[in-house]
Amino acid sequence: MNLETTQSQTLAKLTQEISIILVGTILLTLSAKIVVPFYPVPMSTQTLVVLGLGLFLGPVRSSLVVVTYLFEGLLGLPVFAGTPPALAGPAYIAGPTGGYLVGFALAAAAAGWIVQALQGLRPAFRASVAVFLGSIVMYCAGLLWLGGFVGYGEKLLNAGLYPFLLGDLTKATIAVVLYTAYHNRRAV
Ligand SMILES: O=C(O)CCCC[C@@H]1SC[C@@H]2NC(=O)N[C@@H]21
Repeated sequence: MNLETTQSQTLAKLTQEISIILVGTILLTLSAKIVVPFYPVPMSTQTLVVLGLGLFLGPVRSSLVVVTYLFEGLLGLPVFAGTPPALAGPAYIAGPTGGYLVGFALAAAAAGWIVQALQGLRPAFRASVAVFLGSIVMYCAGLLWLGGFVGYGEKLLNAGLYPFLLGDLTKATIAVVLYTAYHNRRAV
């Protein structure tokens, strides 16, 4: 293999990786726009995409997608659930939902790592454990930060956890079903 072939293969691989990351951020942005504007924490479909990214892309690529997404928001692009009406930028990320946003990166990484670490077990089982633990990681980050705004205790759970449990369970189940269907199809 000559130098030119190696260089063009590296370039093709890099282009593919960048495309995957950009498509991931577009999906995440779209999922932020399917939103019910609760205050201070909106209901959205972001967790479906975050967990799906973790399952399908693994820990490194999925967390890179989320970090790129956060960077887009930091630059002022309206990629978040509350933008508009709020303005994206550092102040938005430092706001009430900032913990969930950072938690998205941790959840994607955790779900991706767990689903890979359980390789060899049934896809449905691996994915279920991964989305469950990934969601816990995301909620820990989200609630810890949100508590700084609404206070800790019952008020925090009413604002940041209880209204979302059923919806997030449904979204996590969809991510598991998609992952399982994909793997079962590949196994045929
Ligand atoms: O401002 C953002 O873009 C992030 C919104 C975070 C919403 C959280 S994620 C977990 C929980 N489930 C939801 O549907 N909404 C909250």
